[in-house]
Amino acid sequence: MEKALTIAGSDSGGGAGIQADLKTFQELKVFGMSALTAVTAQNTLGVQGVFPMEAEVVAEQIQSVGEDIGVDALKTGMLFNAEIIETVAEKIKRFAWDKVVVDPVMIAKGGAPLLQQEAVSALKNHLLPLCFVITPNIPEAEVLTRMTIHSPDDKKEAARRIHALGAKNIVIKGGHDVNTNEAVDLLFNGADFEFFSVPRIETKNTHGTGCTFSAAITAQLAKVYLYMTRYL
Ligand SMILES: Nc1ncnc2c1ncn2[C@@H]1O[C@H](COP(=O)(O)OP(=O)(O)OP(=O)(O)O)[C@@H](O)[C@H]1O
Ligand SMILES: Cc1ncc(COP(=O)(O)O)c(N)n1
Repeated sequence: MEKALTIAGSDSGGGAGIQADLKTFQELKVFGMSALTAVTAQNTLGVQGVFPMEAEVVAEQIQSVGEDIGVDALKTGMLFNAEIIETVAEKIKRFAWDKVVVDPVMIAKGGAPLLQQEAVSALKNHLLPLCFVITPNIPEAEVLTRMTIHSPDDKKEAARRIHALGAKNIVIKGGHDVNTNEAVDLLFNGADFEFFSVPRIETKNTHGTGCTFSAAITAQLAKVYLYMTRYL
């Protein structure tokens, strides 16, 4: 069975974070493992508390899993601060993992910060160059590129800028684009653009959609051979 690791925060409500990732791994039939970066107290009303782990605690979890069980693909979610980001980047390099999915979680849907503002440059400098796929939502893509995104052309320009930061494949997710009756994601692999659209589901229950999405990509990446991923 292929093995997938999530390096992310715990959501006590079970809709996002580590919990969403492990459920998704299970659904897609890969063996799920986790390295916890933070414990959050959350429910359907919002985030009541954020308790980050020491970077050393994150490092040890990754080390234990990496040196014994093995990792076919991994994703990162909530990383909270620059020290944790740098620790995660070091471990990815140390184990030479290449099927790396970065979900650049910044702010919870309810508005609570899940990444310190000063950690954005650490994310750009240390993690983006190591990732095979990055999956920002529109506000996250705006922060990473320092531009505003209103149109499909803006999404393309943002994807080009994120590619220039070192990410190999970029998916800008359309969940936040509430002015359209479709949810439109854009994939850019450095050469070609592809839009994926589905009719927008009218619901407020979208907590954890991005976590689930990036976990699904990670699970599927865990199952493919590297020579295939090179040409994706
Ligand atoms: N209402 C919706 N109907 C259909 N698809 C949706 C809807 N909302 C989001 N999606 C899809 O779900 C995936 C996740 O996108 P989204 O933009 O919601 O991520 P996100 O904001 O990072 O999520 P979160 O922060 O809640 O984890 C994308 O493929 C997006 O197109
Ligand atoms: C631990 C953790 N990770 C990620 C999210 C983002 O999900 P959302 O934007 O739906 O709140 C979250 N709320 N909590």
